[in-house]
Order: sequence, then C-alpha cells, then structure tokens
Amino acid sequence: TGHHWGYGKEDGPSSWYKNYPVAEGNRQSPIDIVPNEASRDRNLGPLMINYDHCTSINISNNGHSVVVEFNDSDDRSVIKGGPLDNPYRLKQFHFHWGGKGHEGSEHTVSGKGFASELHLVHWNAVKYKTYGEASTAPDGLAVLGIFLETGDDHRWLHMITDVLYTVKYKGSITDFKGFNPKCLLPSSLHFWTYLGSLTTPPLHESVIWIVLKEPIEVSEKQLGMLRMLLFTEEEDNQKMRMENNFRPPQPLKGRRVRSSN
Ligand SMILES: NS(=O)(=O)c1ccc2oc(=S)[nH]c2c1
Ligand SMILES: [Zn+2]
Repeated sequence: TGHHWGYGKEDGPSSWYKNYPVAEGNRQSPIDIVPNEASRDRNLGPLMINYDHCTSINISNNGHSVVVEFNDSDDRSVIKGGPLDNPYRLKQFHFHWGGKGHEGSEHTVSGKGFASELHLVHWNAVKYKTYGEASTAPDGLAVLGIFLETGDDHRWLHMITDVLYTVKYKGSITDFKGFNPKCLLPSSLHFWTYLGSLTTPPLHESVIWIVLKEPIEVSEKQLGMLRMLLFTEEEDNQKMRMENNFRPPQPLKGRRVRSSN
C-alpha cells in the first residue's frame, strides 16, 4: 500500500520526488533559518499552548520515527495565537535524530544543525472535519518544532526513553497514557514561523511551521536510547538501527520567515 520510502541511499530524501513530485514544490520543509533575515512582525501575538488536559493514548514505531498519539476528539489540548487564526488540536508528536556524533535535526539555524528535533503536530479542527482532510489543506496543520541539544539529562524525557524497548520494531504499539508534552517545552516560547510542508512523504504543503528558538537539553545517553529503535519489523532478519531519520533543508523559494517579538 502506498510507495515505500525511507532514509537510506536508495529510498532516501533525494529520491522521494520520484513518487512524490511535490518534493520539488514551492513550500517544502525543512529549511535553513537565518535569524537576521527573519522579519519581526508586530501582528504576531504570543504563542498560547494549552496542554493541561491533554490525553496521550499510545506510543508506536511507524518504521520512520517513534510517535506518541493523543485523543483529538475535542479541543482539550490546543495551540493558538502566534501566526495561527484558529486553535489547532494536538494529534501526535515524534522525533527526528542523527547517528552517533552526527546532527539529526531537520531545520537548521544559520547552517547549524542540532542533535535532534521534536515535532508536535496539530490540526485545524475549526475549518476541517478530520486530520486527514486538514493534512492536505494549505492551513490545515501547525507543527511546533523544538530543537534538542546534548547536555544534561532531561528530567522528563526518561518517561519516553524508558518505554522505547516496547516499540523497538516497526509496527509495534503500546499503551502510553498520562504523558503531558508540556514538560518537553523550553522556558521561552519565542519562535520563527513560515509556511511549509510535511517533512516526510506525502510531503503535503499544509503546514504552518512554528520553530522555537530555545532548544531543550537532553543527554547523549537519552539520545542513544532513540537509536536502539529499528526501522525494520521483528520478523525481518535485517536489523536496521533507526537513526539519521531527517530530511535536509529545502530551497526557501522566496518565502518569508517571521520572528516573534
Ligand atoms: N515531520 S512532520 O512534518 O512533522 C510530519 C507530520 C505529520 C505527518 O503525517 C505524515 S503521513 N507525515 C508527516 C510528517
Ligand atoms: Zn517530523
């Protein structure tokens, strides 16, 4: 079902255009963010993140990343403000990371990559009836990107790394209740924002990107836990370690990047 794609030599980002021509579109993500070329915009209000009553459901390995899904049947956890005209509902979060000692973020800042990048995926339930419908609309999704840099242990990330062994293989899924991603936010909500796309196939150009300026710190050990995950299924005798699951920066094509005040 659908086209096989991955992060390897044959099926990686440089070949995605063959099955997903939008890969060469005008609003592709990620991008390299150049801070002093970003324009401060008075109309950009503060970002408002209301995750207080969010309900995580499960954690899974989809063969590309580890994903935590949320109950999005009502507006219990939303982001609004900033560049957004409506509240957007939290649907899932996942990570992108590198290999040992290599950077693994998707967005870069003046050419600098980070060890990893967390994506909190939200959808516009005011304008669209389902996530699927929103995921193909130009203002359908809002993804909050948070950089992870190596340093001290992150006091809450262990809640996730402690259960990664249960989703080692592609296709595995486990209950994961009561996790609130508010604990993964940095202290500052200052951000850059631009119009872009999903960074994995189908690469829909449906994302309002909100990238936080302040990274969070995680330890090399915690990052190493992500690398114990596998791209491959349990019955697959080829054990492919899940790492370097990031798309490199794409052409800006004249887009404006705005900065919060
Ligand atoms: N990496 S990302 O742009 O946040 C992103 C978010 C949601 C997605 O759903 C599919 S399917 N691919 C996706 C990529
Ligand atoms: Zn992502």
